[in-house]
Amino acid sequence: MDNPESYISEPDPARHEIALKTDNVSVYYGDNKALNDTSLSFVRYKITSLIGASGSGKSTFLRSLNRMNDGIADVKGKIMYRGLDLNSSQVDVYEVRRHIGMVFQRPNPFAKSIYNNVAFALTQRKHYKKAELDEIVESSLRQAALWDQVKDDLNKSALELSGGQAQRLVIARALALKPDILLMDEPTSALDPRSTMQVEETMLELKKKYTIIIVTHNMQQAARIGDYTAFFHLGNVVEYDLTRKILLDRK
Ligand SMILES: Nc1ncnc2c1ncn2[C@@H]1O[C@H](COP(=O)(O)OP(=O)(O)OP(=O)(O)O)[C@@H](O)[C@H]1O
Repeated sequence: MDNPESYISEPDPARHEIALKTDNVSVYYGDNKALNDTSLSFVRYKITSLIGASGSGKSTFLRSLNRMNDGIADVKGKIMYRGLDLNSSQVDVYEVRRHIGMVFQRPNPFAKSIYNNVAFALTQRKHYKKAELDEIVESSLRQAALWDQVKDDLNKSALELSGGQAQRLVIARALALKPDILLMDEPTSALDPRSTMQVEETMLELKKKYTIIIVTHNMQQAARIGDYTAFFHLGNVVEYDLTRKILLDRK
């Protein structure tokens, strides 16, 4: 896997706070090197889109950022977050995933009530008073733009929600852990256009408080919502800069 000529713009740390930075991250599935020495800086409170052809390594890279490749692939290099290398074996993986949440392609609500979907991960590690949980469930659902639609049905099964609602529930579930960064792997590709727009609007609201990194196949989506875009090709990042420079050819 040769590293073709690449154009990687390094965001200026004097002007932008860097939320997460990878340093020569390579990923191997057995002998197959799926990602080659990827170094990218993600700017805080921005949406960065990862685009490129199928098999170019976008999801492999995204999953490495919060250790979702543990036990599946061998990840080399550093993933720097608040001065800590998240790729180190000493790091508590649960804590990594609490700070860096993940939303997948297919909405995957648990077969539980809407309320318990959001509260579940919280209650696994710590005891919360009912009032505290109620508050977190409400604020998470509000941020995911779902509260008004479900506030009278919190005990209803989450499996009865529409695709777009279920995806926003999964976003609320991730937000309940009070993450800093949200990773999204094609979060709208299983949704109809209307639900896609709702999730995109939610993402644009969320970036006021969270840093978002999204894998998308949809160039229009990257152009609509991505502040920055990284273009993957055969396991290499070949372009990375402001979206308007990469996709819209504007200065
Ligand atoms: N679990 C796995 N085991 C072995 N190889 C894998 C695994 N997941 C991905 N790969 C390989 O790694 C390479 C990159 O795949 P990856 O899914 O990261 O690409 P992608 O750009 O996200 O593609 P897509 O857009 O189709 O999801 C491919 O060659 C793929 O076959």
